[in-house]
Amino acid sequence: MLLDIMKKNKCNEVYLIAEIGQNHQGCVETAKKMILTAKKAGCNCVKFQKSDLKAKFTRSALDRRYISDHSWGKTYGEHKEYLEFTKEQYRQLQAYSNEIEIDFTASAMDETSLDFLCDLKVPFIKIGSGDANNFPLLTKAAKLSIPLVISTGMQTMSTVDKIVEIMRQAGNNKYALMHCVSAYPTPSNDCNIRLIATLMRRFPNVTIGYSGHELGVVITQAAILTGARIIERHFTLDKGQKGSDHRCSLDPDEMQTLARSIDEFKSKDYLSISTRSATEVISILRGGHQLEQALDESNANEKYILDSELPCRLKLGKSIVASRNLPEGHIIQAADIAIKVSEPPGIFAEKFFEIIDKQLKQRVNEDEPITEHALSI
Ligand SMILES: CC(=O)N[C@H](C=O)[C@@H](O)[C@H](O)[C@H](O)COP(=O)(O)O
Ligand SMILES: C=C(OP(=O)(O)O)C(=O)O
Repeated sequence: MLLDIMKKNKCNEVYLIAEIGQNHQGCVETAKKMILTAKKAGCNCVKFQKSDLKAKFTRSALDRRYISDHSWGKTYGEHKEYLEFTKEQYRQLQAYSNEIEIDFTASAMDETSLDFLCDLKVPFIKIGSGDANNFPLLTKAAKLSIPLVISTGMQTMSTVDKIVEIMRQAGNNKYALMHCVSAYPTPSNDCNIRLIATLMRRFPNVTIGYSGHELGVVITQAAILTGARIIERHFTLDKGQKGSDHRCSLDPDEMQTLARSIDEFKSKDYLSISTRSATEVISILRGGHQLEQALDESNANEKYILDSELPCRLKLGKSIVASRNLPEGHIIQAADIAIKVSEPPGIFAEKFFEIIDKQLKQRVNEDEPITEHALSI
């Protein structure tokens, strides 16, 4: 189904992804229970998040203290280690998903994890918003034969244009772009659902989807009626649990409501039309202030980083770091730099190719951020 949607062979189908993410609390048995519950709720796919912590984070980012009601460790690294499943555990979860016949995949949070997911032969690989500006990762992923679902949260339209250019240069049309706002939860007035129609017009040959972090299902239903044909929502067994994502997740009843609404839209032939106006969508979904805020047209033609996305961009946005010790005066080459979550951040990842051939006016040690200050003018 997913490939048919990506190739636009089917416009009246919606592929529903339950983003288990890290809502499994680091427990494989809980993860299996969530997989079965997502299947029963009517989801097409369950998705996890695969990280190789040293490939994704600098030492400084792993060592930063993580004081939060949602932390499983004194440092961010301890927290992430607690939540990270092993490759063997991934193989167990994939086998279980295959056994109960629901698609299984994950986000590749770094190049090491991309290679691992490739080896697992998952039906598609997710590129999360945090890596939408990670052009080396996208360039590598674009050359794979595995379809990609690429989220665009906490990014600008120029970065989205660059993603599409990378995929075009790779001759890859087996991908989808997901409208997304990286705020947990996303306020209704920041959802900007009409941007889905803008993306559809800007990239007519690309399947557009929606990865939502708002509360409830009605805004996601509006995204579907506006044209989104791949939907991702975080999934939880209990919203009250410890963990950053539970509050903006859908519980089993909500996920079932969303899945059933997709069936209802299909039965009423609502999906044979590729997109609908905000007025039509509000009428079909019987209005409401939350919906009207989410469908407001005022910011529908441009995509920029929202204030509500800044906490996530600071915590999980990727920037440029030295991949080895670089002396003062060094002329930067691609092999000298890497893209990671760094604390403090360096130059944001989307500038990766722009700083090549620039000269360092100060030494930068391996795994340290490369800042504007370190570059000669
Ligand atoms: C941008 C991105 O990757 N966001 C992910 C997907 O939406 C989230 O699941 C984060 O991994 C999660 O919110 C991190 O929470 P903490 O910092 O408590 O581990
Ligand atoms: C961050 C992720 O997704 P999104 O950007 O769609 O929230 C992810 O899939 O890991």
